[in-house]
Amino acid sequence: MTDVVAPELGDKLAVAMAKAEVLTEALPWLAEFQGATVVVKYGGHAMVDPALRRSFAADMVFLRRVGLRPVVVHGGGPQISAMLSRLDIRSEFRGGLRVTTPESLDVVRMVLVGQVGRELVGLINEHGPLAVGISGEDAQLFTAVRRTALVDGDEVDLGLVGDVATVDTGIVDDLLDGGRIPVVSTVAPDADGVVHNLNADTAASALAVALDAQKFVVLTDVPGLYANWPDTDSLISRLPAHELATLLPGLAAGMVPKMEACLRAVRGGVPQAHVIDGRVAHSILLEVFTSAGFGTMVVPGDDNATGEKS
Ligand SMILES: Nc1ncnc2c1ncn2[C@@H]1O[C@H](COP(=O)(O)OP(=O)(O)O)[C@@H](O)[C@H]1O
Ligand SMILES: CC(=O)N[C@@H](CCC(=O)OP(=O)(O)O)C(=O)O
Repeated sequence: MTDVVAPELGDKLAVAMAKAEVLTEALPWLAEFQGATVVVKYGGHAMVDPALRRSFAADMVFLRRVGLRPVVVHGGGPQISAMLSRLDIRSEFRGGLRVTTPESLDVVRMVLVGQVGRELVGLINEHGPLAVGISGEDAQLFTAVRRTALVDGDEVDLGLVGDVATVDTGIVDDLLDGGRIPVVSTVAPDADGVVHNLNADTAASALAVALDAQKFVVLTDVPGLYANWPDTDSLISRLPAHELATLLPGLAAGMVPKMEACLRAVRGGVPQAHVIDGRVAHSILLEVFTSAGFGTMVVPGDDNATGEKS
């Protein structure tokens, strides 16, 4: 084909054709996910670079503009830890969850709702009036129930840490129907109105299930799940739920809430849950719109159901 155009255009033409190929490869996936609700959990470790935060925001706008319904649930663990240490407040993690005192809960809420959530909303809204920030406290989105952690077989009290007890998707549905991009911070009141700190992976998967999402995507700071962490040759690209359930007890702390969340999502009816590398710009677009996919995909069973990438 290069022969029929001016030869000096050869290299430029090859680049242009490669770009066109990427666009056409997206075509079946654009059809597949038209109107699909996609819950995207944006982890605190994936948002440490300002340029990446900007490209993440642009990706959410891209998804919305091409007809998907993205819902962002953000974390902010490192950002909370930084603020706690600035304020000279001690904090520790047990079983991958932050032990949360009333004093640290104030900081968790301030950082998630007032800082991390606000910044993401601002970055998305540079593209138009799209993002609306909400927390689990808004319109009864979540209620929390206090939870403990299992550490070396013992139940450990975590203070004001909750699991999701109920989800009322009304506010998120309204925003999505209005063409907006909800940006959710994961604090929520219990039945007595006492606000609790929810792990963002856990809350995001509960929301994905309640929304009947077609995809649940977790952005973090590794390429996906490694079978033998930290052996980087052991990256898993596709994982049926029953195999994940077998792997879970042997996983190290950081990955536990994430993989439990993926399992909860697919067992709750979400057809695909993904863990992808948020340090790679536009990784979510590569996951959604290319045939090879990206990162680790958890699927309900072993059967190759419609829409799965293998
Ligand atoms: N089997 C595993 N595969 C991949 N990463 C793992 C595994 N086990 C532990 N990890 C750790 O989990 C981390 C991700 O969890 P976390 O730090 O909580 O991220 P986030 O802030 O995105 O929620 C990775 O950076 C890695 O160090
Ligand atoms: C109970 C609990 O541990 N809550 C988390 C909430 C933020 C979070 O989950 O942030 P990442 O997704 O960045 O890890 C915390 O306090 O750090």
